[in-house]
Amino acid sequence: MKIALSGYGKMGKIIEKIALDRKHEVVLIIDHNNLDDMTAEKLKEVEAEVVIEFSTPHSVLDNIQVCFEAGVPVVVGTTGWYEHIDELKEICEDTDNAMLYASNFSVGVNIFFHVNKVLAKLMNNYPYYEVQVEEIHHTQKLDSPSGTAITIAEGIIDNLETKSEWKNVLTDGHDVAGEVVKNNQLLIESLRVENVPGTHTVMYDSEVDSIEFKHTAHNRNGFALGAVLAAEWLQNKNGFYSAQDMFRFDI
Ligand SMILES: NC(=O)C1=CN([C@@H]2O[C@H](COP(=O)(O)OP(=O)(O)OC[C@H]3O[C@@H](n4cnc5c(N)ncnc54)[C@H](O)[C@@H]3O)[C@@H](O)[C@H]2O)C=CC1
Ligand SMILES: O=C(O)C1=N[C@H](C(=O)O)C[C@H](O)C1
Repeated sequence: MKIALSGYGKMGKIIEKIALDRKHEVVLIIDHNNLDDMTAEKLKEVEAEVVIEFSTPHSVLDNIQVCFEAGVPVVVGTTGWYEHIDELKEICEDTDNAMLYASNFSVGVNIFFHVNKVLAKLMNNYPYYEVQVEEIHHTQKLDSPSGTAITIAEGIIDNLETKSEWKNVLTDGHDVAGEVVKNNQLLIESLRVENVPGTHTVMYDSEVDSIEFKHTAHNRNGFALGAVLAAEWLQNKNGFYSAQDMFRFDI
């Protein structure tokens, strides 16, 4: 496949390597030094068959728009724009465009997302456990909470009767016990620590014990491989998809 990369930072560079290993061609790389090349004309000129977008929360929406203008399917990993997701779903549904967004492309996290929902449903039977989400990422991260933490929180809110919205607190490790969190709110605590690729924990705590469900990324390779697999999967499809559409959860 002829792949264009939008964003050539920590993720873009690993995605390029994996794409080349899988015998794809990288026909265009957009980064801060050549932003003028992110046009529908340029995508057509290089005959891009898919764009893989890992840039910044600030630039992602404009870049997706360019992909739509060019009619090129787009795989989006950039986080921090979640409030616009319904608009993009509508655009995809009303047009022939194809887009796949995942807050996290790793297989392990997508298994985690699925089990998280099952666990939340089960915990309706045990209301004396209080639930909380914690995410830890490197200090360059621009958004909080992480996109992955939002997906986890939505999975809990959709399945646990006591929670109807989430509240984020970005801490430097200070105790969150003093934070005002309403009973219906699910607390997402965000911590920023040097060099952490991404760690997410769901905690159910009672007076007598705690249950912790945790995913730890050891590096960024799983995210990057998942994004390339998504680009392959998206070929010849129209509409809006998530990574959950790619994976199988039947047992
Ligand atoms: N969905 C997933 O599995 C994952 C998502 N992410 C997300 O991907 C995004 C990128 O992450 P990193 O590569 O770690 O960040 P990074 O900061 O290392 O790279 C971002 C790159 O985008 C470039 N950029 C700036 N403006 C741009 C524009 N207008 N168009 C294209 N590129 C532009 C920057 O120059 C930079 O090189 C973040 O939002 C992060 O949260 C990161 C890892 C996994
Ligand atoms: O910015 C990152 O690094 C990551 N971002 C994604 C997120 O916001 O969930 C995925 C992963 O955790 C790494």
